[in-house]
Amino acid sequence: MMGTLEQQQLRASSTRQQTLGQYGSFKTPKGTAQTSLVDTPVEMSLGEPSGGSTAAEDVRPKMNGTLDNKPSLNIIGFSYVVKERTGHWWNGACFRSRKKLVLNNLCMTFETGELTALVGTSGSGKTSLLDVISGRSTGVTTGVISYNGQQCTREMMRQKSSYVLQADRLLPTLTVRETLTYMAYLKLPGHFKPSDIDKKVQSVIIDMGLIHVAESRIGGTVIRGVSGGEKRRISIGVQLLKDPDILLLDEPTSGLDAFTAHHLVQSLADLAHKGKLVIMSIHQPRSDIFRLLDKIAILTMGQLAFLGRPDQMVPYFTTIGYPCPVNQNPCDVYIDVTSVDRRTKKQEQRSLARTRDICASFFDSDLQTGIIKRITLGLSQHHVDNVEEMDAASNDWPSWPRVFTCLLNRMNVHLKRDRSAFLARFLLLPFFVPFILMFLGRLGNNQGSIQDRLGIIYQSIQVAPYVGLVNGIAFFPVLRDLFYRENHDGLYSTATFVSAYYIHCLPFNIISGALFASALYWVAGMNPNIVSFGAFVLVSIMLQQFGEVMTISICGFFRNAQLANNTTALIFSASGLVASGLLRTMENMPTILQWAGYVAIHKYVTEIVVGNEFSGLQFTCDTSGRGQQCIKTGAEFIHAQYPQALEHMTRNFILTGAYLVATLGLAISLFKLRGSPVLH
Ligand SMILES: Nc1ncnc2c1ncn2[C@@H]1O[C@H](COP(=O)(O)OP(=O)(O)OP(=O)(O)O)[C@@H](O)[C@H]1O
Repeated sequence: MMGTLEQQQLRASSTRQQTLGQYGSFKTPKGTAQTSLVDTPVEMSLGEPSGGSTAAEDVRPKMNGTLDNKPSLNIIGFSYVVKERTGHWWNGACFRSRKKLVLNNLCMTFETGELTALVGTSGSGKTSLLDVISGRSTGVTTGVISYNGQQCTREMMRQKSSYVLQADRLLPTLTVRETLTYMAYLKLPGHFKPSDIDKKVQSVIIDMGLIHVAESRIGGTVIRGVSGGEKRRISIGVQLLKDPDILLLDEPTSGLDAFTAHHLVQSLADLAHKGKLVIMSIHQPRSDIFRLLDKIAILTMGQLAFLGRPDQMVPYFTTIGYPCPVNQNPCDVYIDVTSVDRRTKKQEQRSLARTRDICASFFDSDLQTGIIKRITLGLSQHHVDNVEEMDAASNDWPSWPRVFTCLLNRMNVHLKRDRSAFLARFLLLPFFVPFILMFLGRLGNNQGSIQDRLGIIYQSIQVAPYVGLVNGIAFFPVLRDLFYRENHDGLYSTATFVSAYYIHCLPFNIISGALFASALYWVAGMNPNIVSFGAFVLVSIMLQQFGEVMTISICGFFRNAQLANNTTALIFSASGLVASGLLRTMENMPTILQWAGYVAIHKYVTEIVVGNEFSGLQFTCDTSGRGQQCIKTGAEFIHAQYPQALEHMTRNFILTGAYLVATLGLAISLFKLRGSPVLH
């Protein structure tokens, strides 16, 4: 048996050497035998792919089942190394990392018209392979990935491929049709008219078998919507809108029952046979799914243990000494054979040695040689210079106004559908009015009312940004997650998303700020001057908008919503305490806090509100016998406490407006600074 295997390996090696000579040298897995994937040097040099090989003709009959002369995706000598943080953060994990070889010297080819499944145990590198193909890798890569003879770039893959992530990221409030329609507006070229978009959406709904749920809400954890399998179909449908040449799917069947999983994979096989290149990762395909596959790749420890047609699997593994027991699913058997058993040291060593041998055998096999010949042939046949086509394709995006309007509409519909959230947006701030009034009552004109007025002012300038914070934390994170995903797909920029959110929340903040200010102002009996009232309304609106935009800025920096919440609350409290001068006069504060007060919005809004509230008021003197100084007019109070409030009124309004613009800039900058995480 071994003699035969060795002869085969020798024959395969010499054939491959001839073919690979054109690309460079590969190191065999046997040569780099290792007990762990950590810190393994990647030894490889790549030359320019050149012309075809006559040997490739031998391969064609072996690879039948593929569509000849169709574009193929080739992975040549590809390795992927990531930095893995070690230890806990308190031990400096942020600064200490080690290299981890996630994909090791892969050489694979995928053909248009085929459905390929990547299988292997958990951690074998399936998702990482899809990540690098789609241009989402976060580590260092070596080797070449080419499509249709051209080396793949991020922009090219963005144009040519679509990636269905493991988790469905959909807005639960939208219907299936709305979800697909908004995505179509974001993805399809600007020349698509609304009627074209409707047609496209309808055809995807039909193709994905979603017609019976087209008008149903997607639903989430609280409100029940479409089923898990239907959600997966929607996610796939979203990616099919732009008619990608390559469709990548990470665990599309995870969490689905056997029947739904079978139907889903059947749909993917149909898509592939209609002329798409489909690659999916899957944990343990059942035998009915196994039969639907055109090709199967088994990965283990980032290396290739097998790549070929399903009917080649059993004969191949039998020749290397692993026959498939009768009545067993070959896929289950060979995934088990290529798994590393880490239960005990002995079992780990034994299984590691076995998997290394299997990978080395595949590297030396006729199958691998055939793949390399196929790649060589593909490169020579499809090496077309379609740069112009790519340039044209890169302009194939919708216009900015269309994207902006679509995002705005989607945010509004999402919010409107959630009745309690929608009402809360209008009423949360006005709800504070009864509580403030319960404590402070109706204002009079005696000396005590001066303190009460200051109390109302303090409450209003603190509560408005706080409600902005609460709204931001409630509505923003789900939209942010969607943004991270869509931004990675290149659908729109950070500035577009943040500006759309800014405009989306503005009308709500205008209405609820005006309701709050009007109710509080007239019921509490504040200064009955109409200009003062207008200024109070304006300040309440601006503060609520400031609070919400500041919150989303912090959410751009801290991905943890709880942390963002606490940080923003701290900023607002500190700003109100230090800069308003309502709890402690500025002169009595340490110099550093006095300076800090100048950068806080509360300094300027307090001056506006105090100036407006006290100007023109008369107070009665009823403090005789208590030794307090009597303040007879509002002007006297302003002069004593906020001497420049009236003089700086216009300047303070301009500065408050500038804060609103600056927070928008801050939000965009913090999002850009932090970048979008790669979601899975
Ligand atoms: N950015 C990264 N940082 C650290 N480790 C990583 C990174 N990317 C991948 N890995 C590691 O590489 C290995 C392969 O991960 P990958 O997610 O590709 O496996 P998988 O086969 O898709 O597993 P599963 O089936 O469980 O999803 C894992 O051990 C993983 O921890």
